[in-house]
Parts: sequence; C-alpha cells; structure tokens
Amino acid sequence: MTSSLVTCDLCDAHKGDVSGQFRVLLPVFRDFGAVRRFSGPVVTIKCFEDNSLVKAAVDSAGDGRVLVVDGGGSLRRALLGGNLGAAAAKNGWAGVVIDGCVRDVTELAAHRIGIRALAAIPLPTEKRGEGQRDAAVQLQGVWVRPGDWLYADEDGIVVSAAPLI
Ligand SMILES: O=C([O-])CC(=O)C(=O)O
Repeated sequence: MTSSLVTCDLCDAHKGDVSGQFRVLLPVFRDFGAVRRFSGPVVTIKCFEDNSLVKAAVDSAGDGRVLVVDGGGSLRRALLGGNLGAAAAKNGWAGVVIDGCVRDVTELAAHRIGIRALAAIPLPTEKRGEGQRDAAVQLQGVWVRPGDWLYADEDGIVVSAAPLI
C-alpha cells in the first residue's frame, strides 16, 4: 500500500458498491502490532477459544498474506501472543486480524507486522486441534473469504473480492 492510497480513498471509490464485493469491517479492532498499514490476500481461520490452527498458520510461510481469524468475538481467551506474533512476523505474514483477543501486548507492539484484535486478555487457550481453515468467515457480521484482499490503515480495515491497488 502506498502512502497516498489508503482505506478512505478506497471507500470513496467504492462507497456505492451494492454487490458485496467491497466490505468495511466495523471499527472495533484495536491496533497491537508495530505496523499500522498492511495489506494482502486473505487466509482464514475459524476457531473458538482454541488457537491450534492459528499456531499452525503462523508457523508456515505467510508470503505477504493476511491471516484473518474468526474467533467468534470471544473475550475470554487470547488467540495470539508474543510467540505466535513473532512467528508470524518472521514467516512473512503481512498481518493478523482477529475477531477475538491477544496477549503479551508489549511484545506484540515490537513485532514488525500488523496485528488487529478486539482486546487483550492474559489467559491463553487450550490447544485441542479444533477449528477450520480456508472457510468463509464473518467478523462482527462482515463476510471475509479466503483469497479476498484486505487493506488496513489508521482509519480502518476494508476487504475486497479483488485486489484494489
Ligand atoms: O501460544 C499461545 O497460545 C499464545 C501465546 O502465548 C503466544 O503466542 O506467545
């Protein structure tokens, strides 16, 4: 994403979209990573208070993609912490967007990756191996599908079925 093209410009260009190809996530995601602006093709995970699949994803090559985690909005367990955030940055993920919580906030703030989530909570998950990868998911009621493109900056997060920049 260049500095002159940001989510506001994308919304100006697509505000009349009624096809559902262009979507805007609700403004409930807080910024936890060191990178404010990030974008890339989406990989999805759906899980609930179990981050086994999040760990598996960030331990593999990110190739500039954005990991979108439908954690069901749970405020009870952290789906990403300092170790998984470090792995995501090291393995080339552009960002992680979580409809759920993170922990190790100070560590996350040092990682060169975009990280958005609802809140922080110190309690980790139990890793039971449950969840789904590459499913269409909803974050706070907004659809995000594998292969969508996600653009995040200081103003918010938008998602599109096709690359916009
Ligand atoms: O492993 C976890 O469940 C989350 C965590 O604490 C970390 O990423 O450091």
